[in-house]
Amino acid sequence: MEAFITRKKRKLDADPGHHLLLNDNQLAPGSNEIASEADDEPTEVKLAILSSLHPSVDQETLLDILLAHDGSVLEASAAFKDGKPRKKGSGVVGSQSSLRFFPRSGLANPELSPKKPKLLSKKGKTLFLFDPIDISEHTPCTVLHNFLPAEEADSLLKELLEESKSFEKITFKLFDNVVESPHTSSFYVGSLDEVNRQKMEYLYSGARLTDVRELTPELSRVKPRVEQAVNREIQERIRTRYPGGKKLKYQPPGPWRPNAAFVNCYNGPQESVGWHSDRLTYLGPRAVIGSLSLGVAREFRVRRVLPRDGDDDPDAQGQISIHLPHNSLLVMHAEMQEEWKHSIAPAQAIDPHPIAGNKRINITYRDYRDELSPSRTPHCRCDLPAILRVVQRKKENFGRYFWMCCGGDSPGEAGCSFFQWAEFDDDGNPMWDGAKGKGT
Ligand SMILES: O=C(O)CCC(=O)C(=O)O
Ligand SMILES: [Fe+2]
Repeated sequence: MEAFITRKKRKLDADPGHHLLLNDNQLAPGSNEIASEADDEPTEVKLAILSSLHPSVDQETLLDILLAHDGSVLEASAAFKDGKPRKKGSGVVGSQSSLRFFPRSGLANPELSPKKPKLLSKKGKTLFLFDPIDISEHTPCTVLHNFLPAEEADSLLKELLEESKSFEKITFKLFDNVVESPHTSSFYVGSLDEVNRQKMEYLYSGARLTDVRELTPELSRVKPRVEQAVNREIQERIRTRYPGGKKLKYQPPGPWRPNAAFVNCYNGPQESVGWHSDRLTYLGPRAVIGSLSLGVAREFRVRRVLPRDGDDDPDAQGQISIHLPHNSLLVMHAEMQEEWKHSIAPAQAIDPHPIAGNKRINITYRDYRDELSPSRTPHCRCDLPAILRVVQRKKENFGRYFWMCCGGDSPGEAGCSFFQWAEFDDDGNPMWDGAKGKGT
């Protein structure tokens, strides 16, 4: 338990789905360890770190060099020291023929285990996947192309392009600077009551959301289609890929019911979202997310989280890029948030979309669980609702869930040292222990 308290990280944004985590000691300049730890961080944090190490180099060059070294701060920084930073060439979108004829890799093995999985791609290499069969074989995702009837996809896109005119970038404090999230977003829920509850009760990275809206007519119209497809894909995944054809431990057995949607807008090739897993606090363990992409095609990257200690080699990680064209539905399955990280990589070039121009709209439909609403979950000593996390890096207690204070998430706040193991039954229902949880 102590390990988590002393390794507590400072979170830097108020972006609901995302983690911008930085160790408190991360900016001591000149240390390779700092740079290599930073390889887990979102692009904007990596840039801030590189910038602090190489203050005379402009941001655009830093980004270019970072991309050329596949996001490794350590390698990018070392290249500066060597005086040979590699610039990325044109043609950032890779190509990959079908993997179907390659042997199975075991990448999508959903059993939560600290064992080092076999990976298809090595660090520094990205495997580009386009084929839905390859994607479900090698990642914890399923992709359905041409998901909606074409006119429905276009009307949803048009509606959300209009909405996105008033989306804002989330700002967060990075040391003494105010940094902006690298895309704009808004959050949609089912009713005005829900809007108010979200604004008053729910905390994201220790902060309240100010921009919460009611689901628009098109978002509501599409929701049952997404619900039906995601539930079908969950069952298919269980039947064909999970051990014994059974749902995972902690995965809820009932149907997935989306009741909220985050909408992101990426305006131009440089807008992105850094590596993160989505917070489980309100979704619970083994959460499934339905993610619909519209407009410009972009790369959705996934990377398995490997335990760090022991003799594991963190450099063994590879990343996989999933091509997400207009009107594709990506299902992030139950093994995704605990065991993998995902990002939207900045692109060097994009193909403009006839309706959206340079913009990509992404909607993540989510199932917010009543039993995990902030009035029912443990509160820390600061009297704030605690956040739910899972042990991802340590072999000891690997895969265990815990509640901790969100105070350290807010810039300038230290937070308290609250820590409590989170207990769930096999179906993912919280098991409150006496007064610790409020849902008994
Ligand atoms: O834009 C995407 O496809 C992913 C967005 C995402 O990861 C999030 O909102 O948490
Ligand atoms: Fe996400």
